[in-house]
Amino acid sequence: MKMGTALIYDEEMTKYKLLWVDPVCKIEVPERLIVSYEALVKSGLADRCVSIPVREATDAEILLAHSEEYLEAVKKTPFMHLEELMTFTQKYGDVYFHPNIYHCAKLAVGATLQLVDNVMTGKVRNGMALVRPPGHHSQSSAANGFCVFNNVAIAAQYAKKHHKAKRVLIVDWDVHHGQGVQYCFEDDPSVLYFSWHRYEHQSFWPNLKESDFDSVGSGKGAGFNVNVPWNKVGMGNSDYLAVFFHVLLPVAYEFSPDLVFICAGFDSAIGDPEGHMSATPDIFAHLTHLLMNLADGKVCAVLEGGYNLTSLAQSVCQTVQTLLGDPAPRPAQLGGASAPFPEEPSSKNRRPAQQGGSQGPEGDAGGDAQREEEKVEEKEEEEIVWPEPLRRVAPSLRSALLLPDAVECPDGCARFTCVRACSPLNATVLLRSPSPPQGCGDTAGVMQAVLGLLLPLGYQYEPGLVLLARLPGYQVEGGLWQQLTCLLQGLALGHTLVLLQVIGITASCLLGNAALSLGPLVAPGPEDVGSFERLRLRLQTDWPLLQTTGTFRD
Ligand SMILES: CC(O)(O)NCCCCNCCCN
Ligand SMILES: [Zn+2]
Repeated sequence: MKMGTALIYDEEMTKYKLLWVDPVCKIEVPERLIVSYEALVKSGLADRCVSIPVREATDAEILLAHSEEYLEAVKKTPFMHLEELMTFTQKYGDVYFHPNIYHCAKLAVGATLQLVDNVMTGKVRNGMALVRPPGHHSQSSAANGFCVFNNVAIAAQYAKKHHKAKRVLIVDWDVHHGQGVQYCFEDDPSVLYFSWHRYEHQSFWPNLKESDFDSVGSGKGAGFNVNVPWNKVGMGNSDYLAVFFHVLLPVAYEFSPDLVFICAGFDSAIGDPEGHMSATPDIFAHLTHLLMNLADGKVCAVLEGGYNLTSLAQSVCQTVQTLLGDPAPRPAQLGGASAPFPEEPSSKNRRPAQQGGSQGPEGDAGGDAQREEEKVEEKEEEEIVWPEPLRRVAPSLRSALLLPDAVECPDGCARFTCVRACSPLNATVLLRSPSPPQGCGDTAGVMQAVLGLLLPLGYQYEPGLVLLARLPGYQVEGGLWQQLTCLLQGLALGHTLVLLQVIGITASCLLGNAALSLGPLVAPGPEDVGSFERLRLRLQTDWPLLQTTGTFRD
């Protein structure tokens, strides 16, 4: 099984910055990359990664998602003096240019393509590209939202073209809607784009109607675009997990991608001046972990936003440490999902125009009113503090087995006589039992129960130990068993005790390898759906993380 996590970073991408006064763009600073990389070095995580050099993207690669005229225009910026750069910048929204930004934008794309090459050819299992300028807002012929070239959109097209990827999943956990990615794959069923984002009934930037949840893609791409707009700030860890369990993961498992990109923006973390959310940095360990059993573990995380240098650095470390396979930390502050899912398309109940301040036309919240509000928000900023994520110590021995003498020990595992002796991360007790009768609930039905019931319950319950028993009478087929064994290691700091009669495929998971992909899933049977829904409705009062919508009725 492939191991190894790539880290792709080059300090050249810190060598551009805002050269004039612009309150909107001043948060996008070189220090974002510096503090992230330094935190990875200081924590020892950088040394555990495979360091891959960046390269410049070629014109042909950039043209996978951009027009020739746009590329030709950007090519002129290195030779512009200040006034020309400012005039050129005025053509676009919420972005700035610099004589060196074209060079850095080519490196950001090139870094992402290097990551794709190494993951798709199996040199590493997964990885992270620490890049700037970010990419997910840039469009075919436009820079936007601090983005010049759309790193992830180009990389998805590249993976399809050069690595024969059939289905690519893009998970955008940045707090802004990556409209550039949505536009690029609007009618493309081979790329599934998922994004949550601060929306506040279209009053938050980029103020687009098409960022609402009723934009689902068009033509053959209908159903392959999933928007989850946050209509208020302060969303927390439970909200993020609930959306993963009840929206993203069922869709992702049904889609069964052969490559996963994360538009890893960390402005969705607590303390960020843009996001104003409450989720703590450790949540990104769980979000990453929950994606790592898709696509046989082929996950490419690419930095997008993140403007609070403290929470950014912590969130980057949480993400990389999980890509490395370390057990996820105990999930913090899990109440219930604080907001029922979006009620109606926001055009029906858009927030009334700002009270006081300039009464810009309804919905145009980019006016002074918003700047007024931002000043208030910034003032609050300093007061937000949160606990530093706990150190996540990976025990030297990951997996130990208690086996009958006659059974050989799979390589990579240690045979032990008593768990206490070596306190491994997880332990397996081999049961001798007749092989159980065949037949089991269909894969989709079991996965739905795992994602929609077992995992939310498990995260809420916060067990100290996970006991996995593969006992006679219910034969779970191999791929499903592996998914279960891998996914449940996100709980109890990874302490998993497995009682089973089949060792090989389980040992592979307990050693930290990704579960085999299940392949595209069909819809779960109606009887499974019915019994699952009745069980969930009954349990959700005691287990808030099971809540999906308040008054959902089929
Ligand atoms: C990569 C990214 O998604 O983080 N770019 C964010 C761009 C924000 C533009 N300004 C918003 C002004 C309203 N607060
Ligand atoms: Zn963002």
